[in-house]
Amino acid sequence: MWKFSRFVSASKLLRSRRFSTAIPGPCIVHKRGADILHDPWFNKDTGFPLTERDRLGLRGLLPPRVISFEQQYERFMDSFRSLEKNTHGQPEKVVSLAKWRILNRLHDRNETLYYRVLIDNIKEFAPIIYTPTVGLVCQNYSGLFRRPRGMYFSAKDKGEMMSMIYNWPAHEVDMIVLTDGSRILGLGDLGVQGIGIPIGKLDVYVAAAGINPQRILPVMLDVGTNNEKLLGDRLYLGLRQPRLEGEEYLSIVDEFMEAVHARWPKAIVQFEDFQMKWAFETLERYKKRFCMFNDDIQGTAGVALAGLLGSVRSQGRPLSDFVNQKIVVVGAGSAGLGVLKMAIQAVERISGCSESAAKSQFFLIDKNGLVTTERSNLDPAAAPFAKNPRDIDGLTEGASIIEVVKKIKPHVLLGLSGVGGIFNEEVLKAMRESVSTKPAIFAMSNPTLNAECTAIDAFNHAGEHIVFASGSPFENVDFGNGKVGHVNQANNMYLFPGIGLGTLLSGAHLITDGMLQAAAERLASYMDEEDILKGILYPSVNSIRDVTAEVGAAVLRAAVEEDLAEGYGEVGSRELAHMSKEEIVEYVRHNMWYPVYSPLVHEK
Ligand SMILES: NC(=O)c1ccc[n+]([C@@H]2O[C@H](COP(=O)([O-])OP(=O)(O)OC[C@H]3O[C@@H](n4cnc5c(N)ncnc54)[C@H](O)[C@@H]3O)[C@@H](O)[C@H]2O)c1
Ligand SMILES: O=C(O)C[C@H](O)C(=O)O
Ligand SMILES: [Mg+2]
Repeated sequence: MWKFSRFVSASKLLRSRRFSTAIPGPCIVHKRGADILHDPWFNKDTGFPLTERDRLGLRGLLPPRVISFEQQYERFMDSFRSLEKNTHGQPEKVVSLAKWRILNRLHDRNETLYYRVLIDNIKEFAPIIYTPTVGLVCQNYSGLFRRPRGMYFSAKDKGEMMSMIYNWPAHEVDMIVLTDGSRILGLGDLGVQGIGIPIGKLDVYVAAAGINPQRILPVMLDVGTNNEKLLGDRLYLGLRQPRLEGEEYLSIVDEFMEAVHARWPKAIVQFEDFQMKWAFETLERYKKRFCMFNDDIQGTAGVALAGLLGSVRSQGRPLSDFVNQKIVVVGAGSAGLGVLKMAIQAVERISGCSESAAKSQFFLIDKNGLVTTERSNLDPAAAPFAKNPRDIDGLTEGASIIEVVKKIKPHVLLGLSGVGGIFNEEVLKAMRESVSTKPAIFAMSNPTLNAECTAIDAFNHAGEHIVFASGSPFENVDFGNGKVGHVNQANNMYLFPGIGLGTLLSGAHLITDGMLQAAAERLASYMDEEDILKGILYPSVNSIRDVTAEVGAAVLRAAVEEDLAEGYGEVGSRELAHMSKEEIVEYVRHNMWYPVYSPLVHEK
């Protein structure tokens, strides 16, 4: 009896939410007049209806004509298209930064319109506000800086963070993306300029997961930089000191995490672009204390695993064949090691074999070549994946990529090295000898110039039959014979929004391996057989909201199964536990924020 009434109340809730997206509910503002026009959360520019202008003291502060949301949207897109025309033929860098600037100006002025154009044109705009242009923006941040966005905590703020966190104007925060700028994409240490990454990731959260932009917070933890060029740059905006190390460093991160937890105990913190040693150490330190995850280790692992499983299916083979795939991973950093760990666990689950048997098909290469147990000062993080020289068929410690590929003839060559072009012509040609009918090449490093190879080179040298994926977007490759080589984007953007949203709606206070695994499995099963056989392993970026709803639902379900779901808002743990699989997907979907102008109601 009780169960039934709970179930009904959950579906009622879903229905009421569906209505609420059709007629936007009012939005309470505590300001009036010009202050509203200068607040991008509430500003509607010329879109304020006359009655609202009266109510909010805006009459006379705007030209008299009221322009509809649709007209504003068209006007922006017209400006964007003319900018494209006017910059035609100019260097790519100039064009990309010009496009970023026009979008950024809109972001600073009117968030509702900004997120609507972003959602509707996500495939076109993601490469501007996210990877790869975001890398260029970070490199030029101090020169591009006009207005702050997010929060900046520096080593000089030690002892002050608990009070500083209250300087953030929003009462509620759901999602935080945090970086210390120490490994920005494949571009290295960019110090305070790395703030562009949390901003870009959170834009993807809003666009893909429908996290309310009033509840997001990008954060830069500035503990100095070891980038000599930045330290010598008079316009550099960060602390001009070498990076803190050891306990001094950790005490800053601890203080930040405690301050966040004190003000918003349920906020999720995504660690992003930390150099490897701190990426691993902070994950171990906080994963059982705070609701957090490391996207480069855990998000990337899930996306890569989905791609690896897809590459098995693309050969027309059953998933159980994953255990026989020979996989060479180039890059033993936070991303590469995260991928190896998750992929090996998947082999164990699929085949029921032991960990050491599961590892036998994986080969790890770093900047010193093939990683074996013979290496002197072997990195402890890479040690579990080091090969015993007896098991590598005559290969030796430090063997090069070409030596390994020629000897092993792998099914998959996966790069997370940050080094552009290391899958050179010789390496790619060697992949023609792969034992797979559809060899897979994953050039996952970002941004574009750091990709291990380009799409054109991969198809040209390794053959038209390969499966190709890259971290940054490339155009599909036209073979000129009526056929096209499909380019997949293997980027953690397919997972992190769903991990965040599913965790948020579950109300879990931790993010477990089970929740992350559920996310990866849902992404892996998203594509149908027909597409997979054509080499399409990941959905189009245009479907990112749908993918995120499915991934989010899988994460939420896993949290329920692990008894971690405490509920969110009016929906408690019991309602969640009694929702069907389909209802959970619906529930997640209908909790996604969508940009529309809500009536503003002033309250003192
Ligand atoms: N596509 C995605 O979703 C995604 C996700 C995370 C990271 N990445 C990208 O992966 C790259 C690496 O990230 P990370 O966090 O692991 O970095 P990291 O600095 O922790 O690790 C880099 C690794 O590459 C190795 N390496 C360097 N030069 C090499 C060479 N010449 N040959 C072979 N190995 C070499 C290093 O030894 C190190 O093990 C970056 O470009 C990052 O942008 C992509
Ligand atoms: O930011 C990205 O595009 C993916 C990933 O998090 C990276 O660090 O490269
Ligand atoms: Mg990253």
